[in-house]
Amino acid sequence: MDLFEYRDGVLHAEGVSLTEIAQAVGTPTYVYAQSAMRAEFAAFQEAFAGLDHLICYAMKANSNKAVLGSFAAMGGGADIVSGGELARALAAGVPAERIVYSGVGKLDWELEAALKAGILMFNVESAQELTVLDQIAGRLGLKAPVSLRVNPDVDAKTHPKITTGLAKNKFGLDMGLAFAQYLHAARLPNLVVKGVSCHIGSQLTEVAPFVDALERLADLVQRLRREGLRLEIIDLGGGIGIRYNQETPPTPREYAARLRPVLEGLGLKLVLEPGRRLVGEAGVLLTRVHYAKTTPAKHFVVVDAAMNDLIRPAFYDSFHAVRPVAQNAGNGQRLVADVVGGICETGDFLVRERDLPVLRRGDLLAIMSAGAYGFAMSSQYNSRPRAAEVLVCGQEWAVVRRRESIEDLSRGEELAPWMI
Ligand SMILES: Cc1ncc(COP(=O)(O)O)c(C=O)c1O
Ligand SMILES: N[C@@H](CCCC[NH3+])C(=O)O
Repeated sequence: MDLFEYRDGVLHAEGVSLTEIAQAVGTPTYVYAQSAMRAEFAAFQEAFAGLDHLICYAMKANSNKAVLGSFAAMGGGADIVSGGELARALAAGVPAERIVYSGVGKLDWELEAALKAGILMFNVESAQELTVLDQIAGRLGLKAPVSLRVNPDVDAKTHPKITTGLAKNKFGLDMGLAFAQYLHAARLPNLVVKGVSCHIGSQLTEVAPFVDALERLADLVQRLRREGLRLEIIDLGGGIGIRYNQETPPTPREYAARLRPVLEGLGLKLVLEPGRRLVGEAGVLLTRVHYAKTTPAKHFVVVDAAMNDLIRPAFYDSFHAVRPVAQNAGNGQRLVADVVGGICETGDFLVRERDLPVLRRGDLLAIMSAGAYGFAMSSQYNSRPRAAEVLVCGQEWAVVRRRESIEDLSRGEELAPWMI
């Protein structure tokens, strides 16, 4: 069954009509299908069954608490990258001992909060971070569980803006330097060396770069063991891609099958940090056509969503499929058009030069595969309130984040008399 399919001529998310949601909540609105997210999570668990493993959802992809809570209830943990994410993960019911903390720029207060919470592991990304973490842990009378995020220098063959495992990227510790840093970390009094980690990039559609990275990490683990270090965890990060257009990313089962032979020989607990894969295809951005506009050069469909709601096309030139909510939109007539928002930027587009039904004011569109890095990367640019978020489960649905109001736009701002 298609996740989003037409019933009686109307696009549905699971058992719920998108027209019904748009009428009740307005647009633009993100709609997430919970069963699809759960099914993806379960696919990872099944693929790695029999191996000691923990799926730490990379919550940067979609940090709605209802989404986080859904994975936590299935035994999932979280990969966090900030103190804000730590707070949200804990509030959504993710146990601290299932949280790993990545990122090149962890601030002192963030390290302190995560230490006090008792997270599973800090994926440390620089020599200086080791020193700072050791000092903070010492001051608090705590021991910090660490892995070093190494940069295995493999080509993830993905968009240049989302590759992270190349030597020239800012992420992780150089593979050649990591060995010495491990020996140094093992001597620091307030650190406990727990594991090794990496994350090579996002939206990968091949397994080979993951296998490459795993083999390099496995080699490092063996060398460290010979030095007497007792490692318990190997964290391979996230990065498995989804289908936006014609891509054929590996399934969790195919991914697991290729990694298993190396993992089984290592005897370590496996941590994975999938983000996009768990939520991306399960979400759409629901938007309404506001104007249809034709210039001498082009046709434009101006909708009520814009780059502040979904920045991926503007930022990465990324492709999102678009489907009319009414199956018979355009009554068979088609034309090639750009779907754009109302923001004052030429780069404000959702879809470019796409063959579409002829769309009219009031028509509803679903921008597909928008569950990951959609709302999470949204902003209030042009003073536009952020969209609502809705979670669907079977025939049920609920608003899991209300649309921002005009008042929300000015919250926290202060004007003193001398300013005006
Ligand atoms: C450290 C880390 N882990 C996990 C992820 C999740 O990546 P993805 O959404 O591609 O699975 C990212 C983002 O690329 C990341 O930086
Ligand atoms: N935000 C990106 C991917 C970056 C992943 C985070 N490290 C996207 O929309 O595809």
